[in-house]
Amino acid sequence: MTTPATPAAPDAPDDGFHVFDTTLRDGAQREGIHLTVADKLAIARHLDDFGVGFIEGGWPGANPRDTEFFRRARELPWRHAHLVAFGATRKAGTTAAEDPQVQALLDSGAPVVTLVAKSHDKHVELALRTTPEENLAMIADTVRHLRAAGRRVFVDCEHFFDGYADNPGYALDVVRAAAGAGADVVVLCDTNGGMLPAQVQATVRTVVADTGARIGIHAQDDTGCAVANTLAAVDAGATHVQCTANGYGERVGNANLFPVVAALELKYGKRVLPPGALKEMTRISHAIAEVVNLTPSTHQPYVGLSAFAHKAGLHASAIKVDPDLYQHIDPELVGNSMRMLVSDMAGRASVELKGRELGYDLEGDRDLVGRIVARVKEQEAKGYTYEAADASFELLLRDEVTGRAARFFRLESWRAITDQRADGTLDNEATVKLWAKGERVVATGEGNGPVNALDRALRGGLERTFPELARLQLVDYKVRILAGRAGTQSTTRVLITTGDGEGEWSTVGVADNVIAASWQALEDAYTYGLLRAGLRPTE
Ligand SMILES: CC(=O)SCCNC(=O)CCNC(=O)[C@H](O)C(C)(C)COP(=O)(O)OP(=O)(O)OC[C@H]1O[C@@H](n2cnc3c(N)ncnc32)[C@H](O)[C@@H]1OP(=O)(O)O
Ligand SMILES: CC(=O)C(=O)O
Repeated sequence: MTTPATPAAPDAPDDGFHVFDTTLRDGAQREGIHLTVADKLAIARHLDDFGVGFIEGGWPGANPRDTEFFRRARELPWRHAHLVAFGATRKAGTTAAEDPQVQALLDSGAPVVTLVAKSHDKHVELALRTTPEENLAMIADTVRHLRAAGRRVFVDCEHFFDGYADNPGYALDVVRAAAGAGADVVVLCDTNGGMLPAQVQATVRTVVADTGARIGIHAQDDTGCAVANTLAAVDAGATHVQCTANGYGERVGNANLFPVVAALELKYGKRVLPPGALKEMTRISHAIAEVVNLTPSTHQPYVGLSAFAHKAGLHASAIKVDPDLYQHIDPELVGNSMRMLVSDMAGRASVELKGRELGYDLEGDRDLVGRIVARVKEQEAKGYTYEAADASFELLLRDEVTGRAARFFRLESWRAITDQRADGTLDNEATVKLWAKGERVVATGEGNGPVNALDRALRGGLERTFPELARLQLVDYKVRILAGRAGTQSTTRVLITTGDGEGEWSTVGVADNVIAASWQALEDAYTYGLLRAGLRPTE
C-alpha cells in the first residue's frame, strides 16, 4: 500500500515563485560531505525556519539513510516548506506502476516528487540505451502515475542546455511531454555547469515562449556562473529556482541559495521568503555549515565574515561619511554587520571607525589617531597583523588612549626546555618568573609542547591572583613563517584565538623565535581576557 502524502505546510509562501532547496540531495553530492539522518533533519529544520518553499530531502530507496530521513521527516511540523522526494523516471520497457524505484517515491510520503529525466538525445542513446520515443513515454507515464497518486510533480531535465544546443526539437519535446502529463514545473538543468548567463537567458526565453510550460532552473557552478545563470533564467521567465545552502553540490557546487534569494528579495523586489527571514540568513548559512562540518567561507557574498569588512583607508574615509558609499546593501538586512579592518592599509578614518566599533570615541583627536595609525604601520612592517588580531589592536589602541600599557603582570623571565629521551619521548617543561599585584611569582608547567608548557606555567602562576583565568581556553593556534627564505632563522608570526565561553578574541606575536612569538600572543590573550572579565590593570 502506498503511504499517503503528508499535508502541505500550513504557512507555505506564495506559490507565484518557488525557492526550491536541494542541499539535502545535490548538496550532499559534494565531495567531503557525509550527512547522517540527524544531520539531514537538522538542516531541514534550518531551511524550513528560513522559509524556503521546497526542501528536496534525498532519493528514497537509493540508500537506507534517505529512506529513513523521509520516514522521520513525515512527522516533523513543517512551517513553511513542502518536502520533496527525488528519483528517476521509470526504467525503459516497463511501466511506472511496476517500477520499485517509483514506488519508493510514493512510499516516502513526500507530497512533491522531483523526477530526473533525460532531455539530451545523446544521453538517451548512450546512458539510457533506449529510443527517444521510449524516453518520452517514460517521462509521461511516470508523471501521470505520480499525479494519479496525488503527488505534485516537478521534472528536472538533465543536460537540458547541452541537449537544446545539439537538438532543440527533441529537448522541447521533453518539456512538452513532462508538462502535458501534468508536471507542475519543468526544470531546465545545466547539469555539466558549462553555460554562461547569455546562453541560459536566450534558451529559457525560447522555451517559455515555445512551450508555455512553467519553467524552473537548476544550475551547477562549473563556470562559476551558477548564481548569475539562475538570475538570467529568472530574467527570461523562470519562476522556480533550485539552489543549495552555501552552494554545496556535485563537483564545484550549485547555485548558492543565499545570494540568489538575497538578489530576488533585495534587487528584484520579489517576496520569496516569509517576513523577517532575510535577517536570519547569515545565521542560517553558518548553522548549516556547522552541521555539514565545513568552515563557513569568509568570502561568501552577503553572509561571509568578510562580506562587509573594509580594509582600504580610502574606503573607510568615505564610509565614515556614509556607509552606502562602499556597500551595495545595508548588511543588517541579511543579518551581517560591517567591520573595519585595521592594517598597514589603514588611514585615520579606518582607526576612528574601528575605535567606534570597539567603543572608543577617537573623533577630533588627530594626534592620537595619527599615533595609532603610525604604530600600526610600524608594527605591521615588522610582521604583526592586526586585521586578524582584533584584541591585540584593541590593547594597542587602549595603550595609546590611556597613555600607559594595560597590564596585570610583569615579566621577569621565562624559560622553556624540551628534552628528547633515547626512546623518542619528549618532555616539555617551562618556568615563568613574574610580578603580579606586587608579588613575585615563580611557576613551572609541563605540556605536550613547549608553548603548552609555557601556557600552563603562566596559568598556574597567576590563577591564585586571578581566578578568572580558569575560564579562558585556547581555541586556535596558528604559526606562519614570514621570511621564508631564511629557513629556520625566519621571523615567525603566531596568532592565538582564546575564548571564555561567551566570546573569542585573537592576539598576535612576532619574533625570531616561535616560543617568544607565542609568549607575546599569550600575554596579550590573558591581558585581554582579564579586561573582558571587568578587571582593572594592576601593573
Ligand atoms: C544529475 C544528478 O545529479 S541526478 C542525481 C544523481 N544522484 C545519484 O545518483 C545518487 C543516488 N544514486 C544511487 O544510489 C544509485 O545510482 C541508484 C540507487 C539510483 C541506482 O543504482 P543502480 O541501480 O546500481 O544503477 P547505476 O547507478 O549503476 O545506474 C543508474 C541507472 O539508472 C538509469 N537512469 C539514469 N537516468 C535515468 C532516468 N532519468 N530515468 C530512468 N533511468 C535512468 C541508468 O540508465 C542506469 O540504468 P541501468 O542500471 O539499467 O544501467
Ligand atoms: C538534476 C541535477 O542535479 C542536475 O541535472 O544537475
